[in-house]
Amino acid sequence: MTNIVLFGKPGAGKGTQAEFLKGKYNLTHLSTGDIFRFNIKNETELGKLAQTYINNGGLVPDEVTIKMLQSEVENNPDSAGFLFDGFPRTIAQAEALDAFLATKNEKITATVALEADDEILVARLLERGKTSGRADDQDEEKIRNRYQEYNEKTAPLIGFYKEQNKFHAVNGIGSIAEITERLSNVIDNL
Ligand SMILES: Nc1ncnc2c1ncn2[C@@H]1O[C@H](COP(=O)(O)OP(=O)(O)O)[C@@H](O)[C@H]1O
Repeated sequence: MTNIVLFGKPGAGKGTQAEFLKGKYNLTHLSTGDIFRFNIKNETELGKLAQTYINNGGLVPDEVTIKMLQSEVENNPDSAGFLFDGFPRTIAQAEALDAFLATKNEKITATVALEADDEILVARLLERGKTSGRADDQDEEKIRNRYQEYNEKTAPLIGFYKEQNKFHAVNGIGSIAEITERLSNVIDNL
């Protein structure tokens, strides 16, 4: 099984690239952001719980997110591998993911990060907010909050995966196709 974590700040292009990579490598794409948004739209219990955190640019509590992610993996027993997008976002999530995969004799193969400058990304998110309908993309203060959450809670994962020799970064600025190629070069050489 190949299990890839697609890593990057809000707006780095994870969802866009995941669309290409999942087909190319036959991976099951699990986007925690998409799953939360689906649940919010359908007004499920999970959606109601996650909504306030998401709309304010905060993170959904680990306990909720980890449980949800595990059930998504369990729901895909025949998968040839997973592409995790937006997960893990905290050290606790990363540790829970390792422990969970270990129970299946599986592990994370690699983490691939899309790198881009904060100011470029904030501008991208505000632009996306004009059409995405996402409340968390429309307000600069909420966007700044997401970067603060990233810096405090998610950035420490870089060290976590570097220690395991699993961290690979690519330049996230360029055309979509160029970036897919950079990511593919990393994945092909794993
Ligand atoms: N792993 C996670 N842990 C906690 N909250 C999450 C996680 N993944 C997504 N969320 C919530 O969903 C929001 C949107 O996620 P996503 O679409 O991945 O955002 P982005 O475009 O910022 O990368 C996050 O700001 C957060 O509130």
